[in-house]
Amino acid sequence: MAIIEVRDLRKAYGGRPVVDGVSFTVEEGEVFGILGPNGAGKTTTVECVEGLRVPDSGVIRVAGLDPVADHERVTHLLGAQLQESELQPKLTVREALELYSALYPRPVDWRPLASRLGLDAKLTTRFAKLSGGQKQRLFIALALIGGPRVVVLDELTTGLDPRARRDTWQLIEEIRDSGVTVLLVTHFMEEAQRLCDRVAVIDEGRLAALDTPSGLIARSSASTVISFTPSRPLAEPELYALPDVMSVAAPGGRVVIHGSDDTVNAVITLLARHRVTARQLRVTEASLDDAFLDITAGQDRTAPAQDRTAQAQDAARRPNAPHTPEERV
Ligand SMILES: Nc1ncnc2c1ncn2[C@@H]1O[C@H](COP(=O)(O)OP(=O)(O)OP(=O)(O)O)[C@@H](O)[C@H]1O
Repeated sequence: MAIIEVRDLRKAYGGRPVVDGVSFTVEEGEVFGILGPNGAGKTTTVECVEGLRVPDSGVIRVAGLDPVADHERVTHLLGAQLQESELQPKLTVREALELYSALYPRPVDWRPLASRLGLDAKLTTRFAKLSGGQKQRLFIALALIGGPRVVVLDELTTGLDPRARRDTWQLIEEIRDSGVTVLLVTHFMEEAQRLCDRVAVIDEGRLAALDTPSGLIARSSASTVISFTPSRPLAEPELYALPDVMSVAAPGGRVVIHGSDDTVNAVITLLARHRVTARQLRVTEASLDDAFLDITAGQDRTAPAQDRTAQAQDAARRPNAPHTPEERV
């Protein structure tokens, strides 16, 4: 059953569309990822789902409710990750947990939640003194405290070291295993590949692709990576002439070809024809990174300065949870 429905969502700033007809559904219990280059419209999309921004047009339903018209009820079933600026630096972990529990009609007991998130020893520590990973764990706890059916996590692991990031991934898996639906905005392909059941790629405000991570890889034009060290150099044009070849590189004499399964057979035939031996021949599936670059063509759409000002105004409008929708801009 779909718990989130987004149909033909549109939102423009100053006449410039930043979300331009995006549609997707999120099934209850799945981890649904939203990927896209900088400025693609990911945060705008999820903040419309949260009811923090008012769409110009389109339909959004969260468990059948309109996030703007039914804002309070949506707030109770959707847990949103706070931004760092939204928590008082002097609040202790315990105070934050108690404060946010008081905001919900049926909060979960924060003690086992804090314990599950490894915050037991930090209850008397002020927010400002927590490490990046501890702050993220507190944000997860606060997002879960209302007992939500859906939790929205926007770039949760940005800035964390690899260990803290992996610990956070494990927590997200536990949240999913407890039956909560996760809407995850991320820039990390490894994160999306490991955690997400399905991924929507948003590019320039439009849905560029929607599939499972392995489906996206299989659909990408360079789904297979073939690498080997030839016993003597091969002519690059000959390699490029093989079927489905997307790229050829030879760093340090090791040939790396992005292509398809058909390319593998053709490479082997070519090597045999030239009586070239391939040392350490490896054939691997391309990564989600490769598929993402293929889908989005690797453009950077970092916003112009005037947009950032408007973005800051929007952020200033973002109140502490439970939230109220923004005014139409
Ligand atoms: N309140 C606002 N007023 C004007 N422009 C805005 C506002 N909020 C966002 N934008 C612009 O809309 C575009 C999409 O922004 P959004 O934050 O949704 O992108 P994103 O995909 O989440 O980007 P990133 O990955 O960099 O966080 C950007 O160009 C951004 O500058």
